[in-house]
Amino acid sequence: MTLTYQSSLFDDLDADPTLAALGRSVQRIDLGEGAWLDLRPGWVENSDALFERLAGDVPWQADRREMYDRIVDVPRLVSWFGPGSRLPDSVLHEAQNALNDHYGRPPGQVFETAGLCFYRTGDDSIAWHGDKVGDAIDRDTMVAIVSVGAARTLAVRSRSTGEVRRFPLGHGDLLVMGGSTQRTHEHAIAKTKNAVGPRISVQFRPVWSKSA
Ligand SMILES: O=C(O)CCC(=O)C(=O)O
Ligand SMILES: [Fe+2]
Repeated sequence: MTLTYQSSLFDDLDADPTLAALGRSVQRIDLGEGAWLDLRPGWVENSDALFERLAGDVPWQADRREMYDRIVDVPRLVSWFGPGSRLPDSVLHEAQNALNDHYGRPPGQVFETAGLCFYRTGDDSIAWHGDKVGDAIDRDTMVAIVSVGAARTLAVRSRSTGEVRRFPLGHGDLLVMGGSTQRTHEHAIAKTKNAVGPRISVQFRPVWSKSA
């Protein structure tokens, strides 16, 4: 894959990525209707190295989806790691553990899987959706997103009022969607005509069994 990535001035590609603290540095945003977001900018330090490793080492897949009467390319590359999988970088295991420690492993909301998305250019995107596993999601849950590479904006829209709020996600930032967010709101990463470099996001999710 030939993608040029403008690394930040301060990161050292030979330095291992590390995690800063969570704790009080996490900012809670109340979206109403039982939905909330937590933001922790700059959680992953030396995230240039993480970007480079994920870009090179992850078995990226180009998915195709049926849409109306056509089969279309999904506008991003993806990769998914189920419970107990070895993740493509040890800092991702540390991140999953740190998130579980921070949130205290509430029943049914223990982070166990990692989904990865690769947005190659501003043409790559994800349309409005609420995350769903299985048939339905009818209770509160959390989805934690770690973003590396170019900054892209995650938009969050209330299903009832249509109100949209936008959260720019930069290199090494953490955003956690919690409470009712997947039911009462949708989220999306819009395409952009701005010249943006590639971005990789890692989404940590619980396993949503119906009985949990
Ligand atoms: O890339 C992101 O930050 C969001 C990805 C997402 O919403 C998803 O994969 O469900
Ligand atoms: Fe999502």
